[in-house]
Amino acid sequence: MPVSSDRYAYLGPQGSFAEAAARRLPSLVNAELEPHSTVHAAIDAVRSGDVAGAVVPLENSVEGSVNTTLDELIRGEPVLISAELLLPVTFTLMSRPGTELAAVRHVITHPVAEAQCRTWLSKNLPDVPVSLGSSTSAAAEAVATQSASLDGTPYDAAIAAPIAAEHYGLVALADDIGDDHEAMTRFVLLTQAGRPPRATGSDKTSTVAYIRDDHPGALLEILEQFATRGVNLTRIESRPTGNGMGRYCFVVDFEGHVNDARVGEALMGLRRVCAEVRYLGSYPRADGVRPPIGRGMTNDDFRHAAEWLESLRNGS
Ligand SMILES: O=C(O)C(=O)Cc1ccccc1
Repeated sequence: MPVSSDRYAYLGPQGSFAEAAARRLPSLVNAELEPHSTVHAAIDAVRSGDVAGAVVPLENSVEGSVNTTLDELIRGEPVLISAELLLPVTFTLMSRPGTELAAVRHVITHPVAEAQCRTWLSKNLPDVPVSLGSSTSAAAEAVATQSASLDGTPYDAAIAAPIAAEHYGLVALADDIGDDHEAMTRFVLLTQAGRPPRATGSDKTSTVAYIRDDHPGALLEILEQFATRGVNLTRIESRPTGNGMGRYCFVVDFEGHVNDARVGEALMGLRRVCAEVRYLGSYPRADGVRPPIGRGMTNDDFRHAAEWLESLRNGS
């Protein structure tokens, strides 16, 4: 489907960390942003061409991958990672005006926030149930509207971004309650599958690799493709394929752009040894790091080697 708009989706409602990430992405400064209630809905709006892109959380420095997003990338209709952004995240416990901490009976938040506030929760609200919602701002909204949980008790506090309190007329009961005060979340901008943004010299590429016929050394074969071309991995993670017990694929992120010769060679090697490889995109690195390129691994080195081979074949 062709893209027919300059609107971008984010995991909403308003006041989510995803909205903060979208507002910080340089390529979205003049874009119209629209909230979607789930990661799936935001990404589907990209697939159908309703929006030009979607900003969703992918990875957290404490909790690891956001599996709902990762599984969309692995199993859903293909989309492309076009940009990434690292957002520092701080969590606030918030409630309706007049509610004291001692009166909190039911907390609601997003699973990533719950995982990062466990120490504070176990110390300060040890017996209080924590329900999980689709986003931190949806949790704040549920508290503001006095929504009831499945057991009928209303949610009376949410863990969300400080800005969510302003949006939903809530007040902070405790600030900065995360276990790690330096926690970061990696957000990605997803666009329709197609040509990746141009190489900048500080890029990353993401792929999903499926082993061909389970056998000893299958993972080593995958890793070799990168090692022998001097391509440094930034993340590798296994996820179930969704097709039977014990069947896993590998999500592999690495330094470089698909247009870099060493990355192209590594991708071709990967394609030869794997049953299937899904290309998830090449995009500028959020940390701006320009990694050194190993000896014999520059674009010129690969070009000279190809010219040399051609001369052997031509007998010139
Ligand atoms: O729920 C949100 O606001 C999100 O954007 C997802 C999330 C939740 C917790 C930490 C980082 C991102």
